[in-house]
Amino acid sequence: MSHPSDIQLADWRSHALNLENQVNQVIVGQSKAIRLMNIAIFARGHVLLDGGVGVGKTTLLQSIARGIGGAYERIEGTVDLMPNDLIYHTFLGPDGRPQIDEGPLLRAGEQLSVFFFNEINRARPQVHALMLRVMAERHLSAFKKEYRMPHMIVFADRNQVEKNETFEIPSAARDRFMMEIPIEIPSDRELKKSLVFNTKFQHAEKLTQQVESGILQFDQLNAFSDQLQDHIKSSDVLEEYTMDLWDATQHPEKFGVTMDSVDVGRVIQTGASPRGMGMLMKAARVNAWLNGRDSLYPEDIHAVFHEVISHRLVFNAAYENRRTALARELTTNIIRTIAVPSLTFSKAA
Ligand SMILES: Nc1ncnc2c1ncn2[C@@H]1O[C@H](COP(=O)(O)OP(=O)(O)OP(=O)(O)O)[C@@H](O)[C@H]1O
Repeated sequence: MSHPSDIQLADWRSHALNLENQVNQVIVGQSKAIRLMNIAIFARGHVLLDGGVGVGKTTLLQSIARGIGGAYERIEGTVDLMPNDLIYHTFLGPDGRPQIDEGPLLRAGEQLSVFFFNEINRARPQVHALMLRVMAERHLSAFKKEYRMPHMIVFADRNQVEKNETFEIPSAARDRFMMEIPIEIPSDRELKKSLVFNTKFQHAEKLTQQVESGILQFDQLNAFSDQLQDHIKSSDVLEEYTMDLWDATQHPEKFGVTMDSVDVGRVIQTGASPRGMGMLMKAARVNAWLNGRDSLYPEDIHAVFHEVISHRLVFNAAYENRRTALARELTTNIIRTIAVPSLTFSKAA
């Protein structure tokens, strides 16, 4: 694999920060989520969004899609959605005869850069199965041909509030997503006030158009991402530290991790998977690069640990209904308890 030049690294980084900056101008109070989404885009990972309705998810994703270039598609999860609804839809043509058009997953072809699956847990497991396969393979056979969507990143939202008629994504499927990112209503009162009283926030389409289109070249992200991953160095000390973090997701009690309201030794059924740890390091490397470094520091792992690890932990049944709060407490306490090694890399300019 060829190494990216310093100029390439710096150029891409300034584009990445420009994207982040522009999206932060139109979606307010979400800078942490926007940074994490940027990391996922450069690490080429799919994302679960954890948030309520009307918190700006669609506007955020459309703005990001505009910035990275390529096409944006969205589908709503409903109980009667069938796998084929993603692939094609039928309608009566002007001559009164049935016609078939490509569905949201196929119609943009290789231009597809962002696919938003709203309320994925309202869709049936058959639909999840198709989606997960396409997420992993990024191609699909239909209409006697092979459709490729090599640049697609899936953002899927789970409606966490209404549980009627929902089909929760099983843990094996959640593991395919690189991160779960919370999208919360901003807590700052002045920001909240502007969301209510500043009329620009009631016009999502106009907001989205304020983001310059094609800040990144979406069809070059895969190649750059591979080079970037190879470029960032780690060290023995950092690798040993990472192994401890991994073991602690399975046996937190062995590392002296405690939790306030529960016996930490009984909470976890399964810790992070090897795939999850691989994704953790991918995301951490992107964080190092965004911070102008070419070596991994513990802070790079800390920056993404909760969002990459929490959704893949499997809790014992008695704790599953409190998973959001418990996962937050556990990941925070793992990072707090395990001694952080000091590293002596020289920071890149
Ligand atoms: N943090 C925010 N920054 C800017 N606009 C926001 C923010 N939160 C909400 N809005 C505004 O609220 C409106 C609804 O946002 P949007 O449709 O993107 O939400 P959503 O989370 O996708 O909703 P749903 O889940 O119902 O699809 C838009 O006009 C959007 O501009």
